[in-house]
Amino acid sequence: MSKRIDVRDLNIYYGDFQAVADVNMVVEPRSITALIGPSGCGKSTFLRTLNRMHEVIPGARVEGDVLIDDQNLYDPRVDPVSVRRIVGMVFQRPNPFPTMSIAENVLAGVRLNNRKLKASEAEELVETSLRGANLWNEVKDRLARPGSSLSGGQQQRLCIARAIAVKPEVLLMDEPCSALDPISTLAIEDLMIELKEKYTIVIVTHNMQQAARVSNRTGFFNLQRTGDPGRLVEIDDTETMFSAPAHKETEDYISGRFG
Ligand SMILES: Nc1ncnc2c1ncn2[C@@H]1O[C@H](COP(=O)(O)OP(=O)(O)OP(=O)(O)O)[C@@H](O)[C@H]1O
Repeated sequence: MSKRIDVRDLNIYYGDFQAVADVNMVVEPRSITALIGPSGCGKSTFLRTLNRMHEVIPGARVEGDVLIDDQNLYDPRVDPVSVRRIVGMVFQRPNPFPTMSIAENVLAGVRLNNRKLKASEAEELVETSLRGANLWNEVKDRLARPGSSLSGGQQQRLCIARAIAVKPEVLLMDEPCSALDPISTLAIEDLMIELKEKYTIVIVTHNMQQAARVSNRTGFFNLQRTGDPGRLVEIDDTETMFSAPAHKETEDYISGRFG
């Protein structure tokens, strides 16, 4: 199920403003890659190009290629909606549909893709997705309650269940724990480590301990000065990045000297 991502010479724009320049990166299947760097260096912008969410903003565009197992997402024949089915996304703030039941929240992405489900299929998918998101035991007796009745950490796991119900190959997570308390954060981190057995995961995080705890590889983005595009300074095994980065600016950032 898991796929390799190969980013080639990617340049990303908002109208005339170039937000990110010249990114080349390979993300291996069944691994977690963390993207770190100071605010405004383009981590979230870059992440959104991996499922063609960037271009939903008027004037936003991308040059370069993103290959997922050799299929270029930016080939004009590729339908962006089908890309978003293969490459799921979880956002910073848990965003379940508040009035929709827990079960219907899990099915929301599948229904958006116009898949008709028999009642028994739907029930099974709700259970496997909630189990996959480590939430089943906490909600199995209240599946008809609204999504908003859950705690923040549970809501985020519900959003992960909704993302995996669509059976994606890749999961993108944009600061998935930044709105959560430390206990919920650890629950999501444990979940990420389980999910990487099946999916290719890319996360943006401001939390360097989190990057060190969960990721196999870490990419450091930086920008020289405001108004310049962000660039990928280096990407390497997380252990190497945190113990012996190749670039001084990476070391300065990791050791808390700026950002
Ligand atoms: N919708 C938008 N329209 C125009 N410019 C944007 C838009 N979204 C982001 N930008 C700009 O693109 C650059 C990169 O922003 P982005 O949010 O990707 O950075 P980031 O590294 O994720 O920051 P943070 O860590 O603060 O979330 C910034 O200069 C930002 O102002």
